[in-house]
Amino acid sequence: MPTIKGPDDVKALPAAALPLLAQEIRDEIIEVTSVNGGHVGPNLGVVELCLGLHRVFSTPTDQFVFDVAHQGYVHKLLTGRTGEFFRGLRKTGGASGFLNREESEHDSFGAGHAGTALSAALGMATARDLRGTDEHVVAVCGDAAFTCGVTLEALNNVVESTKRLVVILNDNEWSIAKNVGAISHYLNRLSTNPTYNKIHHDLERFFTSLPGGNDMHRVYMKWKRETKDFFMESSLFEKFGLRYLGPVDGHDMDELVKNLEFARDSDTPILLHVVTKKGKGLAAAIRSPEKFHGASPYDPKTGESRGGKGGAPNYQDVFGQALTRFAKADKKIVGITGAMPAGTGLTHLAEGCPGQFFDVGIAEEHAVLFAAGLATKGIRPVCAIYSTFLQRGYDQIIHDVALQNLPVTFCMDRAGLSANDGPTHHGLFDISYLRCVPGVTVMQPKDEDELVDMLHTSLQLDGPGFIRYPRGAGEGVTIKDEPVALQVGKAEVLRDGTNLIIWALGPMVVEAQKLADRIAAEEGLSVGVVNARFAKPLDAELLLEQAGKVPLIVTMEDHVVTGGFGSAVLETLQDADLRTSVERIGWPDNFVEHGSDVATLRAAHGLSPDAIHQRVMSRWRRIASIPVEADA
Ligand SMILES: Cc1ncc(C[n+]2csc(CCOP(=O)(O)OP(=O)(O)O)c2C)c(N)n1
Ligand SMILES: CC(=O)[C@@H](O)[C@H](O)COP(=O)(O)O
Ligand SMILES: [Mg+2]
Repeated sequence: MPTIKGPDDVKALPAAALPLLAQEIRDEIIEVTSVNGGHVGPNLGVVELCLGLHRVFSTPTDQFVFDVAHQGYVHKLLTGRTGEFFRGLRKTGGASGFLNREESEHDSFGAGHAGTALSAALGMATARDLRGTDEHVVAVCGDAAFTCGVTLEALNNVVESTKRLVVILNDNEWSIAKNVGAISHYLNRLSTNPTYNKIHHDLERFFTSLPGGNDMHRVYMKWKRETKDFFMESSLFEKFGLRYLGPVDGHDMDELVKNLEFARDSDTPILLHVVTKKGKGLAAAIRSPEKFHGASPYDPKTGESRGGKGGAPNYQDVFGQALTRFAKADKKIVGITGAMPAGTGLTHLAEGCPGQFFDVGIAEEHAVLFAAGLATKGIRPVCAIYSTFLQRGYDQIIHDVALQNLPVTFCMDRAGLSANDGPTHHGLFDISYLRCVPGVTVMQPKDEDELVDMLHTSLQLDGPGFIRYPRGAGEGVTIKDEPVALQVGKAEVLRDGTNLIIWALGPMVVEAQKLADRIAAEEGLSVGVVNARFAKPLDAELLLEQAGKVPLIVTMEDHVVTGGFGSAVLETLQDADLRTSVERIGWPDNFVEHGSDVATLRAAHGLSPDAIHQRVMSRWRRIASIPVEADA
């Protein structure tokens, strides 16, 4: 990797040196992601684009806003984040996998969720206009970002908010899977219609080359606006009032720089349509864009994943296979994803029951509403949306699903930590944001067999059901041939105890049993363990019965403690005037950074097995020293 200290070095390079730099950047990205994993395909596709951006614009004065920002590695390398920091990509202490305002002054806006760039960039451009400064603001949006409603909301607002905004449409025809929907088909037509672009482009350049430069350009644009329908259909973006430029080959440095300079100097909002190849420079990534969108560590020569095969099945696959089995038996069952068929496991349904599979694009709000509409007609929709991305559909959950008590099942994968992706992707808030919604059922299985039971149970509910489960492998238990319908609101007593009882949710049940064993062995205490199963409705009857017999209840959840499962326990005891002490084990009230793995992050936040043991015993000693008040 050449010694690029910052964007000025990029500008100082002769144009002839750029192809070599592009290759060195690709080599570095491949080397680091082959070991750390990461968004290798998206980043290999934007090497020339980012070089062009840094040749034409000057961050941090000029500002780039990347949509999702998963394709920000090149920008990081060109803004001084190289060496060990970059080689620690997505690991504890290393560079984040997304842009982050705290990581660099060249990162003007953080992201991780799709569809935010255009709105944020428009806000920044408008702020510039209000303050009377003249820096450039550039939004870099992928083609799938335009399947996001919020992007279209921003597009609608551009021309009424600012005179100067550069929008780069990085069109590689891919979301994580193949991009979907009418906009995707439209962009495909647009990027493959050379005639429109050639005539339009040449005429515009001809007028602009005449004496009087920009004035002549305005003449051309006025003429074009008045005659546009006669000569050529204006693009969707021009209908929204932006100038449209392109499509441009996103790997041709000269072409890119010329068009970026043209866009930079435009005195009206302009969209530059850039066509790129996702994964360019890595044969395996070009062959398998979906797999290399967000890759686990891999052999760059073969593309084979480095991670060992075998072990317990991933929750996403257990879910996908079970749903497919249920859907084959009941045609009313359908699965819905927001552009993440593989990550949610819905590829199993797409293959097994294609007519019952829907990928609505990066449009979680629509996915939830779409499911609500389906449910009013007797369909049993299952929305498979990561916990963090379901935050996008929160109003639809309350206003459209719960208020009408519609039987929609939500399968929230990545509930808990997405260690390498970090705070934008950790699923740590769903119990809090759902518990306050009347009439919903919120549950978490202790293992993959119980996940199937919960999916089966939710599909029998008369109202909304939410099932949360973590990223990655289950516990390696046997999955029953036939699922059982669980009694809603009923917990499972795994072991009795007379000194303290641990109520655990999901994968914390295994941790709870280990903790109980350790306390029994080291402290001689009698520790019970309950698999809570339901965060709502809580098994209040069992809880109150147990709390009346022991001085301490410990709750364990892979979720923030604020408003989480432990809070539900506290509220239940308080409402019954019970003074049983509660120690709530869960994530503290702050955002959790990205890290190498779950155990490292848990240790960094006081959630290692030792730390939990100490916390519980400290509470036990405090309450055990309190003289038991004689009953009043
Ligand atoms: C709200 C939201 N939903 C889903 C995702 C998962 N996701 C991350 S990147 C991506 C596809 C982005 O496609 P595009 O914008 O075309 O960029 P590309 O990866 O092709 O460069 C998706 C669906 C997300 N980050 N945010
Ligand atoms: C950028 C983005 O949001 C997705 O690519 C996400 O990183 C996928 O996460 P998983 O790897 O957990 O499916
Ligand atoms: Mg794309």
